[in-house]
Amino acid sequence: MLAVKTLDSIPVEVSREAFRNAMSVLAAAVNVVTTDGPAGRAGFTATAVCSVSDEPPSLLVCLNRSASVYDTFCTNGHLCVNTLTSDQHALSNLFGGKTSMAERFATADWSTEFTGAPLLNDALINFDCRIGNRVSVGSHDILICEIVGIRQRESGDSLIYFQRNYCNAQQLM
Ligand SMILES: NC(=O)c1ccc[n+]([C@@H]2O[C@H](COP(=O)([O-])OP(=O)(O)OC[C@H]3O[C@@H](n4cnc5c(N)ncnc54)[C@H](O)[C@@H]3O)[C@@H](O)[C@H]2O)c1
Ligand SMILES: Cc1cc2c(cc1C)N(C[C@H](O)[C@H](O)[C@H](O)COP(=O)(O)O)c1[nH]c(=O)[nH]c(=O)c1N2
Repeated sequence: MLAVKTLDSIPVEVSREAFRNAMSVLAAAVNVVTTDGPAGRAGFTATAVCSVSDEPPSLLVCLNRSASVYDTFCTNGHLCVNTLTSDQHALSNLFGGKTSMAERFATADWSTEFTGAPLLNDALINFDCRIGNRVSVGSHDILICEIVGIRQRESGDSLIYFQRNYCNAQQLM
């Protein structure tokens, strides 16, 4: 008789190091995710962003619950995903490091559209979103967001994070 191995019988042996090394080769666009509202202004760098559905237009953002910005995003209830251009790696480092919120926002120009979340004026794309559902998985919350406005530049190359370094999309081709 054929033995069927269920998932439950497979020992989980994936170390954090193996996981991160594997994830480091998934090339990803770099985004600065921002919010503003009753809980104040905040922003962080995120590569864990992806398309969910075109009806309703939605995307997801994975946010570590231990990030200093976590409560601010949950209370404000909306956010903007600002996808960076290939020359904006300094902004990625600012929003990804342990810098104050004032420092993070000081070096770029911002505007607002529908939700009040800050739109980065020089971004490749701005996705203005309402946060719908939040799903907790391990250390992160998956923020499932309904897109209420899109502003997109006509041209420009996107900043890519690959093997723990920045490059641009043209270099990958
Ligand atoms: N999804 C995330 O939360 C995420 C993604 C990228 C980088 N970072 C953070 O940025 C810093 C530098 O990262 P790095 O790429 O130079 O090296 P790294 O070895 O920490 O990460 C390698 C890859 O693993 C994934 N990753 C890292 N931390 C994660 C986490 N806590 N949860 C889920 N996936 C994670 C990402 O895809 C990342 O590119 C670290 O502090 C890292 O935690 C976090
Ligand atoms: C390239 C890159 C990509 C990501 C990150 C960092 C960097 C450099 N960080 C980490 C996140 O930006 C960082 O934890 C916060 O900005 C730190 O905030 P506090 O210091 O807690 O305010 C991050 N965090 C997260 O919750 N989800 C994500 O997708 C990513 N992606």
